[in-house]
Amino acid sequence: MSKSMSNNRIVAVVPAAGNGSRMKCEQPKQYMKIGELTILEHTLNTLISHSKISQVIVAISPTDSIFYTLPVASHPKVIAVQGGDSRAASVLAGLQKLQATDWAMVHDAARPCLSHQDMDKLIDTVFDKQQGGILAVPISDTVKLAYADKTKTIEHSLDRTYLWGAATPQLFKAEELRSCLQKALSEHAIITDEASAIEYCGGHPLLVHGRRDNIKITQPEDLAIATFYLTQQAKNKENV
Ligand SMILES: Nc1ccn([C@@H]2O[C@H](COP(=O)(O)OP(=O)(O)OP(=O)(O)O)[C@@H](O)[C@H]2O)c(=O)n1
Ligand SMILES: C[C@](O)(CO)[C@H](O)COP(=O)(O)O
Repeated sequence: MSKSMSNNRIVAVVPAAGNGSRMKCEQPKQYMKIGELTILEHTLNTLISHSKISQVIVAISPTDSIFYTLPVASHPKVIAVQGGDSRAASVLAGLQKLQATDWAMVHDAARPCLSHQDMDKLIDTVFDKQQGGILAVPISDTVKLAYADKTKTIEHSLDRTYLWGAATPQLFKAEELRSCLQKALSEHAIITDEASAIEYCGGHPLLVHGRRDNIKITQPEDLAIATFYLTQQAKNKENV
């Protein structure tokens, strides 16, 4: 199919059904506040306000009592679905709402510092090459491989030249992603991001160099860093 004939409708899928156990707080971490808004609202607002995103599908937990109290839940672009018992299952639940020819842009609820600049870079690269891809950052630390015996000793250091840390969004043809996720889950493969599912089926997604401020809020100390980045981003927007 020529590029002009292909469907370029992009739907965002946001897994937001986790417990945030590593954050060690009372409510799921996506409902912790940064300023006036919850982490999930920061994330959804960035996706909703991007002109190329036609819909945002949010996978929420069956026990979630907060989502529908948020103003963003009634935004015309937003649809909620019931998430699953793993991130991959939640993404798969969201993908059921997409048309086969859509592009699915999967983005963690827990990454509220995403910028339109990074979204544009991912979309432009993937559409230009007509090949799925992910935002990622080259690893900057020295990387050690530990022995598998839990003694916490180093076997050797890895050459980091070709090592990248995967981030989100990750952008794939909806049907390809759906079938790879389904296969990987049914065969109990370890799938921690969408690219892993595509790789499991033999694909080689593109790596798109993203910004380092697009962090995933995972541990308690990440909240202060995300607060700083969001404050800086708001100041930069004011100065434009
Ligand atoms: N069953 C699950 C598990 C996770 N997620 C989502 O996947 C994203 C990335 O996962 P992670 O940061 O690991 O979140 P949690 O699973 O909530 O955290 P933890 O592993 O610390 O419990 C989060 O936005 C989370 O809400 C999901 O939709 N469904
Ligand atoms: C998808 C992801 O954010 C890429 O870094 C990550 O794999 C999610 O990891 P987790 O195992 O759900 O914390």
